[in-house]
Parts: sequence; structure tokens; C-alpha cells
Amino acid sequence: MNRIDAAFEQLRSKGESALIPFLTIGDPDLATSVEIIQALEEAGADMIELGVPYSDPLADGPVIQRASERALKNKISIVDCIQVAEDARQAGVKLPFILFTYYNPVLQFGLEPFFKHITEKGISGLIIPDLPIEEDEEVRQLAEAADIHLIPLVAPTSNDRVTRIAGKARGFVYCVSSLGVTGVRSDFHQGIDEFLSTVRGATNTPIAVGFGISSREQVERFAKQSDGVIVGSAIVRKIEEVLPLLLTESTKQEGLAQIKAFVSSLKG
Ligand SMILES: O=P(O)(O)OC[C@@H](O)[C@@H](O)c1c[nH]c2ccccc12
Repeated sequence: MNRIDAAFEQLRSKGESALIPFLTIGDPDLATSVEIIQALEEAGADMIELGVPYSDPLADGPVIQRASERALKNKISIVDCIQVAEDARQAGVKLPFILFTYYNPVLQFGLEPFFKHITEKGISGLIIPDLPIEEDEEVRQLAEAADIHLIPLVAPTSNDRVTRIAGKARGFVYCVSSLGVTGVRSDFHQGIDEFLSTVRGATNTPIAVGFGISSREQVERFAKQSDGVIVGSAIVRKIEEVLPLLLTESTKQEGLAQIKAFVSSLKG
């Protein structure tokens, strides 16, 4: 069974909702990313979105844009990024890994070699935010053949496309809480509650909510209406805040502890 399905099944049996952190791989470096992933698991994360840094992150706000710039300074490749998943697994991390990447690096890799590679490295899910459902048939077939879940995004403006997107979804449906780019928010799309119930009604696949979520209260609110909550920028911002600690060997553990404490506070 795909690790994502097993995780949702286990959470559902406990009546719990998943906490799904996002981090930019390679920020500040690949080895530290493995340690951050370990800290996220210890903090109670249920699966992790591993973000491949990209030079043109058009759907990202300033926090994740800065993280991508820091990571790309190290001249890392998508292969280096995916290796972090295998390194974290070998370090004992049990969580399902969802690879998050824009489409261009996948095209550069070559679709078939890409899927062969991520299968070998133990990736369970894939999010490609700039691959619309109208163009994803070949990717979907390769993903299904590899038992890797291609996780689609739906937005409050998706309206009649929601049924089509949600109906084909594997793993979970990524419900975007607000229009625009990623980033911490205090308010969400005014029709968000109705939107989530529409998505819920369109599929038996788990649904998760992301964009703008940064506090325990916001996590609790959306956990009631979904099977999972994704938190990216708030965690990437915390990583940015503790960078000086992470980059000094003698204070690295303190930096990791602060990241763990923040994510634990979200889980409650
Ligand atoms: O950063 P936020 O507002 O918490 O949203 C999650 C987001 O970071 C993550 O899922 C993601 C990172 N980059 C993206 C681009 C598009 C959609 C989603 C994403």
C-alpha cells in the first residue's frame, strides 16, 4: 500500500487530521534538510512535502522565493534534492514523502527517467503546481504505473473543474485556501467553507487544505473540514529565522529544537 494511503487510514482510525509541513530542500543545505525532516517527524508531522527549489517559483510568495534562492546558491540539482528523501529514510524517518516540483525540472529530467528515479528513491506522492489537469494525462499514467500519487490542486475558483479534478485524485486533493501565491495569511477566501464541502462531496479521496496557515487555531479550523492541513511558509520562515543557529555547529541543535517546537505547537 502507498505510504500516503496508509497514513490517512491510520489517522482516520484515530479520528485525526494530518499535519503536512512543506520545506525547501537544500535550505540552507542538503545535510541540514535531512536533519530538519527528522525534526519535523519528531514534532508530529504525518507526511512531508519536499520542495525542489526552482529559479522561477511563480506560485510562491517571498518567504519560499528566498528559500529557493538560498538553496540554489549551493548549485544543487533535482537529483541532489531527491537524494535527501533516501538519506532521510536511511536516517530512520518513516513519514511518506511527497515531492513538490514545478514542471520544468521534470521535463528536463525526462518523464520516464524521472518516475523511475523517484520510485527508486522512495517517493510516495508528487505535486506539480503548474501542470493543469488538461495536460497531465501522460504524467498521471506514469504515476499510476509507479504507484506514486499525483496530487492535484483545486482552488475556490476551480468551480465546475473541481468534480473532474477531485474525481481523478490519488493520495489527497490539495485544496488551496486562498487565491494568489503561498504565504502566511490572517484571512482566507470568503467562500472557503462552501468550497471545502464541495470538494468533500466530489470525492472519497482525502482532502487537505493549504496556503496561508500558520497557527494552531488555523490548523484546528481546517482540520475540522478536511483530512489534513499543509503548512509551508510559516515553517520556511521559522527555518529562515534560525538560520544563524543552523549554520553554526555548536548551535545547530538549538536551531532544530526551535523548528521542532514551532511545528509541535501547530499540532497541539
Ligand atoms: O506556504 P503556505 O502559504 O503555507 O502554503 C503551502 C505551500 O507552501 C506549499 O504547499 C507550496 C509551496 N510552493 C507552492 C506552490 C503552489 C502550491 C503550493 C505550494
